[in-house]
Amino acid sequence: MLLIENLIVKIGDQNILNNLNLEIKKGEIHAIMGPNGSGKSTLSDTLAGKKNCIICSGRILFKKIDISQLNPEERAGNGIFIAYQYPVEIPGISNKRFLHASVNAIRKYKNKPPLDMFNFSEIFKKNISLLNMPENLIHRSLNTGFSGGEKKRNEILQMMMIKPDLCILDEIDSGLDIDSLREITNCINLLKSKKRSFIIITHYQRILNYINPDYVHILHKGNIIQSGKFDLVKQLEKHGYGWIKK
Ligand SMILES: Nc1ncnc2c1ncn2[C@@H]1O[C@H](COP(=O)(O)OP(=O)(O)OP(=O)(O)O)[C@@H](O)[C@H]1O
Repeated sequence: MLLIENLIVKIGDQNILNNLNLEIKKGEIHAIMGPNGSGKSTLSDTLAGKKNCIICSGRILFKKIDISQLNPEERAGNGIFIAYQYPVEIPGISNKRFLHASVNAIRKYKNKPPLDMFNFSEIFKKNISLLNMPENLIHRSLNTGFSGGEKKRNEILQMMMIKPDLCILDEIDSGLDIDSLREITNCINLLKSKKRSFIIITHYQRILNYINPDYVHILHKGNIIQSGKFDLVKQLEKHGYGWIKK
């Protein structure tokens, strides 16, 4: 599904990702952990196609196609979804209308007919109920004035509506209360499938207890310095990053 080879990415004049290699097969769930500033969000921004992440060398193959030159909309159309650490607020655009437009933009990219508001609303209602999302958030402007946890829930709602092939969740657990984390991870687990892959960026074991990743990677100074199974998370919780950086 995703193959990253020898990726070097710059922001400004500084190398942030340094010769990064990662392979994610269909249906796999990979967790990426690492100290603050190690490059985790830069990796998700690079996959999203953010302009300030300049690819100096290496390649990113998604479904065997090099996506390095594709713009963010084309990448989303191809099936990449990012739940951002800091979702943007857009005053004046209703949350529901924004989602309707996003879903139809992706359907258009896949040569599928648009969903009319009636059919969209049917799926929307089902997902809102699964997420236990308060009704008032749906009609408000996109993320505007939402609490941190509400924004995260809204990112998951988008993911449930779009049903992407590769879901990248950047610190989706930060700022969530205990019940919200359980509800959100239940919904993430409902989306697990043999055809869909996940990258879960996190600092904490708790979310991974619910999601149970297949692989765990540690990013340090823009490079994956260790990969393993769930045991690696337990070691990190116990000992921090000091032992691994040496
Ligand atoms: N726009 C920018 N201009 C300059 N440096 C940047 C910019 N964006 C990111 N960086 C730097 O890139 C490095 C990696 O940042 P990044 O946000 O990817 O780290 P992270 O691993 O996600 O950190 P955290 O765990 O704190 O969220 C940091 O040193 C950061 O200061």
